[in-house]
Amino acid sequence: MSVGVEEEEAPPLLVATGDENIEPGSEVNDLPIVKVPITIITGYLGAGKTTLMNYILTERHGKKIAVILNEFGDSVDIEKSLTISKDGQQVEEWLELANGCICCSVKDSGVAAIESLMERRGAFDYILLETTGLADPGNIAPLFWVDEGLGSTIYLDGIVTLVDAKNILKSLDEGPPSVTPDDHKYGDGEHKGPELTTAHLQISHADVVVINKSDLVTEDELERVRERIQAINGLAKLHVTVRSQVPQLESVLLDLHAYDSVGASELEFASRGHSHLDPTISTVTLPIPVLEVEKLEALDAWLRAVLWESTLPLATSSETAVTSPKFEIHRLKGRMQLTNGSVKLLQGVREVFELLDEADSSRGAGGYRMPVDGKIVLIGRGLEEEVFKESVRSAVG
Ligand SMILES: Nc1nc2c(ncn2[C@@H]2O[C@H](COP(=O)(O)OP(=O)(O)OP(=O)(O)O)[C@@H](O)[C@H]2O)c(=O)[nH]1
Ligand SMILES: [Zn+2]
Repeated sequence: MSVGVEEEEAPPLLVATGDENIEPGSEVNDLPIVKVPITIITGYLGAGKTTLMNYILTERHGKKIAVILNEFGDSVDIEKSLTISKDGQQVEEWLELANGCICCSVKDSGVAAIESLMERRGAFDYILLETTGLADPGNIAPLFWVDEGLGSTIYLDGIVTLVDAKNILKSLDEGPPSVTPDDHKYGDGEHKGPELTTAHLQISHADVVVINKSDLVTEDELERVRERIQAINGLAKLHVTVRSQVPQLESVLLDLHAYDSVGASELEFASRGHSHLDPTISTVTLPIPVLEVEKLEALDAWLRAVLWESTLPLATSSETAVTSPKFEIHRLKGRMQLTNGSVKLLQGVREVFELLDEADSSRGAGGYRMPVDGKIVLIGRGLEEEVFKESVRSAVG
């Protein structure tokens, strides 16, 4: 079967009527709304992505998983092939995308193509998108995330990055430099200093990093790899594997909800690494005081200035926004405690961010929580921690 995407994309189907918080599986106007999670699997050439896919597809997990391979280049014959697996049985399908390049051409039609496929084949329980070894996940993630609330049947569950324990340090130190033609802010030669490599981009955007091929390195080498990755991305959970055999697949790789939940403990540990181990990308944590509700406006304005305009507002320097030495932010998460007892969550990839209410913030012991200071964790390039801290303090303090 071939899924054509040449037709004009139909406008998004709006199914929500009045109720913004539709639970997966609930029904509105007799339309079943089942949001299917999509996990993006990225990783450098030869890191073990295909090995991981095969492992996932042969494990018994009771899920009907659609795997979309976005390989192009020398493996032309299998490019754009799509595999459906149920209980180990695999059926090859073909998903024809306009030009095979998921990071640019799939922008709209990719989501539409997947949705149309689901309509014809019945919904999958899960979608895995394996990107080419050179893909920049920061270009792909927003495509599946920003559709939220528009009636999309897909939601981004998380990004998993595989690294080759034996080669990753070399890839980080020696490139090749990332190529992101669509967005020159991320990865072109504008920055002085150490090169931003594709390996950096894949790690900085990851929710989980699988350090594979651990059989090929010593304990010491493994420890250095671990420290380096943690310094780049303090939010990512790390797992060490041989042949991509991730234990407890379901809790470790799938159903992460990495884009709709923000746990207090994940932020707590985000900056535990040595933040200067990598010269290019680092993770910084900004403390945020318990906020009055009215301050959320100011926080939102600060985020817009930082993420959309790449400026760091500083009230202390005569009310003018400081165009800070070039920085770029790849990923951010935060939890803000409000004086009224509720909690605001912050999620972001590149320019896209969202401030949302924590679903269960009224729960807890007797509906009351000890007010604890909030935190924003940023992962990116050229992040001078003290300058960022001062800027956000001046905005919301
Ligand atoms: N020694 C060792 N070899 C591994 C391990 N995992 C995978 N391999 C081998 O490494 C090679 C590359 O693995 P793949 O799974 O094809 O890697 P990939 O990321 O899909 O590669 P591309 O599709 O080329 O980007 C294969 O020959 C695998 O058998 C591991 O843990 N240890
Ligand atoms: Zn592209």
